[in-house]
Amino acid sequence: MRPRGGFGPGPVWAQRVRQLEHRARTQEERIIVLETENAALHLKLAAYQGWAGRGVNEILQLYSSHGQQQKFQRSSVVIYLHEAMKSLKQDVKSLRSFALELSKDFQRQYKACLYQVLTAVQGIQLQNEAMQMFQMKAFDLEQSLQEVTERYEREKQKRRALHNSLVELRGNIRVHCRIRPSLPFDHAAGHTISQDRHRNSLENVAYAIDDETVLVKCSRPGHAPINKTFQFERVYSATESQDTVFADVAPLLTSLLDGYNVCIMAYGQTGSGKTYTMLGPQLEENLAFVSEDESELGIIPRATQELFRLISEKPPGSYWVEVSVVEVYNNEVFDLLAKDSCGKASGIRRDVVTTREGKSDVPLLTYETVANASEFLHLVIKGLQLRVRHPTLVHAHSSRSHLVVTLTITTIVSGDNFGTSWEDEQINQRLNKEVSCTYPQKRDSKSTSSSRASSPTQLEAAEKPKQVKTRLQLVDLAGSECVGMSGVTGAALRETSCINRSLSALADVLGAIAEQRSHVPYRNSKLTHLLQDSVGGDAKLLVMLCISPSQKYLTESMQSLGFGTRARQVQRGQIKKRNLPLLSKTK
Ligand SMILES: Nc1ncnc2c1ncn2[C@@H]1O[C@H](COP(=O)(O)OP(=O)(O)OP(=O)(O)O)[C@@H](O)[C@H]1O
Repeated sequence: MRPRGGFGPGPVWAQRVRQLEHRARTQEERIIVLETENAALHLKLAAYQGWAGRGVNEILQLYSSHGQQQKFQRSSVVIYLHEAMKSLKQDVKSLRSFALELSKDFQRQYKACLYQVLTAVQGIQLQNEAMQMFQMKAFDLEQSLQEVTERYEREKQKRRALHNSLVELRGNIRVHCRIRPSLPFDHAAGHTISQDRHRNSLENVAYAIDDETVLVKCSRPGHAPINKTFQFERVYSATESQDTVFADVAPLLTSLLDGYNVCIMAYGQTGSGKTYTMLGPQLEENLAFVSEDESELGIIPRATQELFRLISEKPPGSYWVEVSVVEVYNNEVFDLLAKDSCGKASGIRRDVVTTREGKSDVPLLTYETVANASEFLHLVIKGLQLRVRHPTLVHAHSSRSHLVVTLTITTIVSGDNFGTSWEDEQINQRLNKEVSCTYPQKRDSKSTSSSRASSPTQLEAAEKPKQVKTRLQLVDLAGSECVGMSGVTGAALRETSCINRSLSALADVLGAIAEQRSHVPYRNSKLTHLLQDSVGGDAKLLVMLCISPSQKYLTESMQSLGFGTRARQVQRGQIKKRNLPLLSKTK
């Protein structure tokens, strides 16, 4: 194209045209590119539209199926709910009627209970009132029971004191009876009895029914039933301790220092507890009786302790104590404190003689002076180690001899204080003749009765101090027994028959005294000869009967109880007292 006007086509125009043509081509190329891109975008759009259409379809489909599903579910839940509602309504209805019933029932029961509670409350009130009345009555009764018990105890004490005085006036022998507990060795069957008899034999047949009565009750096939009571001054049950037993013995020790001779003698069958009662439990190893446990100690160690305690309350040097230990074995008397030529304790045989005054004496018997209870115990243990023991069928440490421990208490009495009765004169004469008159601090600790007899007499002048002797004899007799029960043979059989003979001699002596016969057969056995002065009336005599409770020992127990009963009946006349000054520390 050419420009309008007077100007021909010049190079500028051509340039310009070329530029415009170039721009037009560039624009065209650009349009083509854009058109291509547009076409591609159209294609993409179409593809997206296709996808979107399909998506919408799917959504529509899903939507419609979801709608259908919801419709379906809604209709089944509704039915289910409807059904549930119906049953719930039913349940509620029945619950309501049940609750109604319950509440009616509750009300009925409540009323009944209320009624019962009211009646019970009334009853309790009545009972409370009655109880208060009973309590008042019980209190009154308790008080009067206490008063009665106290009166009973006072009366019993009075009765006992009167009885003791009567016993003393008549010179009766006091008899206490101790029933020991059942012990393991009671259960060991002897070879002579069947199992059945063994079982029966373990039953207890002896009981303490009160503190003065023993009951023996037993019925055995083939034997007449036994139901017998025995009365003694004191009866100890199996549970009563060594303390209790000694408490009743202790007053005799005061009597001893008041001038009476005293003899305490344990009697009973083998294994019935004589040694336990007199000495205490024995130790297996050395057969000594000393127990670690003081509460287990028997009468002998306790009596010595008490005696030295009483002496300690007197002026120093006014009393001294000598001890002798003797055993009677196979009807022979052995001095258990004697020493042989080598100075070894060996148990030397001694004789028993009757003095011109009619008293029994053991010449050459060893007396040791003791200053306290432990020196005494030391000597007694030494003596006991020589004492004869053997196992029997009843128990392992049966004492086969009678043991007599004698404590002689010498009191220094000034001439003024000394008694002037004929009795006392007799005693003085005897004492002056027999007794060594050296004072305790000058005395040898050991002497014999013969050496005492030959000692220089310092009491010739009437005004010089004199000596009065009292004697405490403590006797642990060997066990009375049936030969069959002890199961012994040979030499042991001789021992047993010697024991039985000496014990029956003792019973004969008691029988003769009880019957006041002119002749009392003291000399029939060494035991009775030795104990003549104690048994025959010169001493306060306490027999401690020891009893095993079981049926196995029935015969022996009945025999011992019979012995005790006879001993109680013996009347020897009033026991003589040596006149002693009333010594006290304040004097
Ligand atoms: N009261 C008691 N309490 C506990 N044990 C006891 C009692 N009495 C006795 N015993 C025991 O019974 C056994 C036999 O007692 P003990 O040796 O005293 O009898 P015994 O009568 O002296 O016999 P024996 O005459 O054969 O020497 C011992 O082991 C002893 O410890």
